[in-house]
Formats: sequence, C-alpha cells, structure tokens
Amino acid sequence: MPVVRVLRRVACWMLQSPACGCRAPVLPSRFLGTSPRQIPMDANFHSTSFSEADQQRVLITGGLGQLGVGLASFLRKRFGKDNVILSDIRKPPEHVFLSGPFIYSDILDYKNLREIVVNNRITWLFHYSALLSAVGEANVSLARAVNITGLHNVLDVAAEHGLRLFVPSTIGAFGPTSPRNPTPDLCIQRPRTIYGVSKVHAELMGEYYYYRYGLDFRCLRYPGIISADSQPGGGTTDYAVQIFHEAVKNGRFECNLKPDTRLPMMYIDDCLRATLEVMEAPAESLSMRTYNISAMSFTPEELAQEVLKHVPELQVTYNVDPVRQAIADSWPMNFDDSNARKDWGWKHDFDLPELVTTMLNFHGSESRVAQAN
Ligand SMILES: NC(=O)C1=CN([C@@H]2O[C@H](COP(=O)(O)OP(=O)(O)OC[C@H]3O[C@@H](n4cnc5c(N)ncnc54)[C@H](O)[C@@H]3O)[C@@H](O)[C@H]2O)C=CC1
Ligand SMILES: CC(=O)[C@H](N)C(=O)O
Repeated sequence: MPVVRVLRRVACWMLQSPACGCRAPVLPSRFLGTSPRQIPMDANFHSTSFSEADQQRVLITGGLGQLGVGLASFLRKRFGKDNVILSDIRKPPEHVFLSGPFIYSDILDYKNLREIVVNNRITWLFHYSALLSAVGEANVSLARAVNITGLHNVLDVAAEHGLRLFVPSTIGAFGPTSPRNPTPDLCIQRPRTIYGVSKVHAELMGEYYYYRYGLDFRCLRYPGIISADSQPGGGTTDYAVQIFHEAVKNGRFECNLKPDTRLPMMYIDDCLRATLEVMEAPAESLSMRTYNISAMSFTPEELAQEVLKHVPELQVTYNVDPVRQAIADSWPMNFDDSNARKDWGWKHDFDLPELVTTMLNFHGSESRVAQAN
C-alpha cells in the first residue's frame, strides 16, 4: 500500500501541471548550480509585483527579422506603444526606430538580457531570435549558439523573473520519419537540420522548465509565414514570400523548390493573432504547452496558379536548390492543429485566395487585380 502511495505521488509530480495543486513543492535547489544565475532556495518565480490584471511590459528578442516588427506593432495596439520593446543586435531602420522603444540585446549575453528585463520591468517575453533552416545549415556553429545557448539564457532569465515566455517552434521541428500528411502535435520528431534540432530542444526545454520550475512557457509551431512588408531571413519557405516581390517588380520568378513541394503556410496576420491568443489563453485551457497551428497548405505550382489569376504575364521557372529541397522533402505537408482549435479556439482567417489578393494589393498591384477580376 505505501508503495502504491509513493508511486501515485511520483506520477502526480511527473504528469500534472504546476497549476494542478496536487504537485509536490518544487525541489529544494531549484536552479542551476554555480553560475551567476544561481537562485536562492526560497526564491519564488511567481513573486513579481505584477498580477494578471496589471499592464504587461513586453520584450521581443530578434525583433528586426521577418516577424518581429509586425509583432511589435500588433502588440503595441494591445498594450500601448511604450510597453512593447523591440530588441535585436542589428541597427533598426529609421521607421522602426521611430515607431516605439528599441534596445540592443544580444541573447548570447545573459547579463545584458537580465539587465533589460529588470530595468524595464518586463513581464512577457517573445523570443524571436534564431537562425532559420537554410542559413542554419550554412553556419551550424552560429545556429547552435543562437538557437540553443541563446534559448538557455532566455529560459533562465524568464524563470528567474517570473515572465510569461513565448518561443515559436516550426514545421521544421519534424523530420522524414514523422507522419507528414497530416502531422499531429505528438509524434516522432527526428529533424535533420540544426534548426529543427534546436527547435525540438526548445520545445522540450520549455516544457521541462514548466513542469520543473513552473515557468509559464507557451509555444506554437508556425508553418512558413508569408508577410508583405518584411523580408524572410533565410528559410526553406522563403519562396512563398519572394514570388510576390518578383511578380510585381519584374514579372518573372525563379523558384528554388520543385513545383510539387507541398508545405503548410500562413499569412502573417493569422500568425501574430495566434501568438497573442495563445499568450492570453487561460492556463487551464491549455492541455499542452506546444501546439501546431495551421491555415493552408500548397505547392509552388498551386501558388503560382493563384498569382497568375491576377498577374497573367508572370513567368515562373524552377531552379531547385538541393539543400532547401532536401529540407522541404522532410517537413510536414499538412499540419494537424485540431488541439489548438479545441483548446483555445484557434481559427485562421486567410486561405490561399485571400492571401494572394492581400499580398498583391500590398505590393501596389491593385490595378492588376482589378483588371483580372
Ligand atoms: N518566418 C517564418 O516563416 C517562421 C519563423 N519561425 C520562428 O519565428 C521566429 C522569428 O522568425 P523570423 O522573424 O522569420 O526570423 P529572422 O531570421 O527573419 O529574424 C531573426 C532575428 O534574430 C536576430 N538575431 C540573430 N542572432 C541574434 C542574437 N545573438 N541576439 C539577438 N538577436 C539575434 C537577427 O538579427 C534577426 O533579426 C524565429 O524563432 C523562427 O524560428 C518559425 C516558423 C516559421
Ligand atoms: C518554416 C520555418 O521555420 C522557416 N520559414 C524556414 O523555412 O526555415
């Protein structure tokens, strides 16, 4: 009988969320040994002076990439301009610098990160810094540093200061042995890129910190994201952004993936809304800490056909990049996001036709769209 009781307690500790109340208290030495990050035994990660009802103070790392500027502008509408700080290691363009707070932050510099969080009384952190799939393969050691060591710094700072932490994962966290059509939330994950390996690591570390230290870690696996006003940072799905720039600029597009390569994709507005929705979801509605989200799935050929409806003179050719093609061939073709839809009501707005009209309109081709209709 005592054995059964002990086993039950252990199972409860291993399986339940920190919120369940039946969990054993956090282990005596909560943190990481000898580093300056060592935390006193009586530290309480949730003892900041901010409550849920308080105004959030937000930090975005890696904010000058394809997604960060859009995220900042989206979150500023919700929390106020001065409460959302964009950060990166690059120099911001003037319009970004003038649009709200910007700060230098290298996620590899733990003390710098901690100073920013403390001085700005940050409560929520969106961790966007990363090297994406194609550039990651071109510079594995840098990708390992930024995507893995950088993540460790972010996790520690977030846990130490009781932050709510969002880290995006990706369709790239799956590999050739995962079910690809569709790919569920929970299945075999054996990616073969440093990017994918680092994202599986992020998913697992975030969940570990949640169960072990009560860190409020939330993660979405994004599909390829398509945005009009920002350039992609070296991924495998970049072609789906570039086709719009090229279609409008010179009426020609050379695609670096084969015409029948099917990948899950999403318009940036859906992606940013999903990100805020999962961050604002009540903890009790989240049955998992990492969710797939999905909107549409198409091949280069299907995307080109849809663009051609509006830009009939567009010429599309194919010159396959073997690195990107091998990556794409190992990724999901369709993403199963039924858990996100069930748990916190995720619903996308943009399918392929809306995506194409929105992108072309943004690129100033309203007249072409009008002509074609
Ligand atoms: N764009 C997409 O289609 C998808 C993006 N994601 C994830 O969303 C996040 C944002 O993606 P993007 O904006 O597209 O990436 P991006 O590659 O365009 O931007 C990443 C940013 O990280 C910054 N960075 C690099 N090293 C840094 C360091 N040491 N310290 C601080 N910042 C550093 C870069 O300067 C860059 O501005 C990434 O984590 C990515 O993995 C996930 C799936 C799809
Ligand atoms: C899907 C992603 O994570 C990114 N756009 C990439 O292609 O690397």
